[in-house]
Amino acid sequence: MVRFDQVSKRYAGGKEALSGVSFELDRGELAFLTGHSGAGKSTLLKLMMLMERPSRGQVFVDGQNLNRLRQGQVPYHRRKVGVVFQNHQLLFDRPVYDNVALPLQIAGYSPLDCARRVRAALDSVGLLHLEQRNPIELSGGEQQRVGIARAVVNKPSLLLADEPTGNLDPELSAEIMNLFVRFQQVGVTVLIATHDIALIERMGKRRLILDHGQMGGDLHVGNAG
Ligand SMILES: Nc1ncnc2c1ncn2[C@@H]1O[C@H](COP(=O)(O)OP(=O)(O)OP(=O)(O)O)[C@@H](O)[C@H]1O
Repeated sequence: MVRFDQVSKRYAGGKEALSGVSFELDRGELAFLTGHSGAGKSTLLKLMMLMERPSRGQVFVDGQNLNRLRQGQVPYHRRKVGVVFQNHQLLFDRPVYDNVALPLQIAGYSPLDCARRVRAALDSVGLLHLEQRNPIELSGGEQQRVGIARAVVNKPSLLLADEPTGNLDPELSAEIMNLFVRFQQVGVTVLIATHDIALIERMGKRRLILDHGQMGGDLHVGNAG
């Protein structure tokens, strides 16, 4: 589903954020991405969603070499990739429903299709009953679940998360991680960047480790897929 082939990324005027990174993620696999601050985790995720381009090497998502995508194809690629951020990036001046519907409205779905998909996404994160509430009235964990509903509303085949539990206590963090596992169980490929080593160890999933821009290890923890 995802393949990095000798990928390097140097930002303009900066040092190399990624150096010769190669790895693969199978379809329907869930893996964690860890590493010290500045190791290159966010950069690696940004390359997959085409927020950045590699300086060298190739990134494949769903068989597509992203270097070969024309600018006009970028929106179609982005629909295949759901993204969850630590700070939710929700719009606080409109209800939960509208926040989740936003990607569909941009993609031009009819209001009826939109309603069906938004409710399915909210149901999948257990928030159907809060659709008319404003995100500002919700707890941190609920806000993060709204962010996840928005990320999956387009039914992406790849779900990326950058520190999705950064502000949450251990119990809520575990709940959020279990949601990601549920998406994996229905065939979504999931990659989660996190500092939360204790949580990763409890989850027993594959762990990709970045160290100063290099993929320093690839551990399969426990026996869960
Ligand atoms: N837009 C940019 N321009 C220049 N340098 C950048 C840019 N984005 C990231 N960097 C640099 O690239 C390196 C990797 O950054 P990145 O954000 O990918 O690391 P990270 O592992 O996600 O860190 P953190 O855990 O702190 O979020 C760092 O040295 C960072 O300063």
